[in-house]
Amino acid sequence: MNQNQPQLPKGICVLETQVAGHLFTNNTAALGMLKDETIGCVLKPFGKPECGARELSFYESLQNTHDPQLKKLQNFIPKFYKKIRLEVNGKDHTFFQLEDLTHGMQQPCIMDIKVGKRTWDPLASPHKCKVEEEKYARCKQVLGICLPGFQVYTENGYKKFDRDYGKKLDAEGLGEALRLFLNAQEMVCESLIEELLRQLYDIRAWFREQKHFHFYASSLLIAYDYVALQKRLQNEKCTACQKSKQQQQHYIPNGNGLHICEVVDNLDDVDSCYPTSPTHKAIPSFENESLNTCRCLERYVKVKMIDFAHVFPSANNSLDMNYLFGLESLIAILEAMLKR
Ligand SMILES: Nc1ncnc2c1ncn2[C@@H]1O[C@H](COP(=O)(O)OP(=O)(O)OP(=O)(O)O)[C@@H](O)[C@H]1O
Ligand SMILES: O=P(O)(O)O[C@@H]1[C@H](O)[C@H](O)[C@@H](OP(=O)(O)O)[C@H](OP(=O)(O)O)[C@H]1O
Repeated sequence: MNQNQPQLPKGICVLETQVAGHLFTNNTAALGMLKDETIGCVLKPFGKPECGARELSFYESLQNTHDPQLKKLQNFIPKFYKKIRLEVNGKDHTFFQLEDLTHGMQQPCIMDIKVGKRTWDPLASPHKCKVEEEKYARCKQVLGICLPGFQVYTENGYKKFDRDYGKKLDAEGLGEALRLFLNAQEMVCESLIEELLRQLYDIRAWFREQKHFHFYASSLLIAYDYVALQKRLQNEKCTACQKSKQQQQHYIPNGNGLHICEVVDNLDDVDSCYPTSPTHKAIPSFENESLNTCRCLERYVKVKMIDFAHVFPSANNSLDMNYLFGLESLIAILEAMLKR
């Protein structure tokens, strides 16, 4: 048996698109992420008992909630279906069955961004605090985010970068990694970045209000489909966007000769869009105005929060400033890309 290819039940395979986190290794006791091909979901091992229990309690606390703020959070995380037992390498293990955030993507570009300067929880030992503080320090201490891994498809093919790459990055290096990940080294794909920002603004708005939880060592998973994006950008007509009675859509060339779909409230606005609204100028109003980008982008551009093994109730009813700081940095880097 190849030790990295564990013995798995029929229909279950290793999640080849896993970019970070615990992996299957030569040690048969180590478990990584799996995929259930029959129903298109991913399976996350429970991990250390206390981590699994916390993550389960987090997901369960959201499942039956009537709290409007917690209901909102459901939009920012993968769907949790149930916990299941699976036999791996001849032993029974517990897994979370979760929505596959890359489902339907032909060439998924995936980045795991760990959020927060502080990546240890209130119960961490002094040793764990020290180890965590020293990891990814040049990047994490400045930006409050770090990069445990990503994969990207480019015109030159597929590339994967692991935690060892991420640990060498400083703040500037993280910006370069993001540009590589977004295929934005020469030409910035504005509609992709705008859609990421739109989703990040929603998450930020939630964090600016919520005092339920503090998220330690949690990540933002960014995923987009390289194939769909190429098609989308080359296609002058976005067939997924149908004209509605209230709103009319127009395809407006952006600075790259690509086309993005903008939604405007009435046809009279279109002329004024041409000379005065290159897409990046629309950015500052994203949060407050209803719909600047085409909603169909959501299907192949996703930003979701993952990894809740170290989520704790907010001890003193305070905002999660640790998470917010990292989130603001990520948003600032993406906004700066549009202004270049
Ligand atoms: N819902 C999901 N859909 C698709 N891929 C996912 C999903 N959840 C996790 N992944 C993949 O698995 C990786 C690890 O996920 P996660 O961070 O939850 O695991 P972990 O082992 O707890 O990580 P860590 O070692 O940072 O604690 C992610 O980087 C991503 O590649
Ligand atoms: O960034 P890296 O180098 O991948 O480091 C891992 C990362 O901090 C994980 O969050 C952590 O798992 P926990 O969240 O479960 O603590 C794991 O600890 P572990 O090796 O003790 O599992 C670390 O090794």
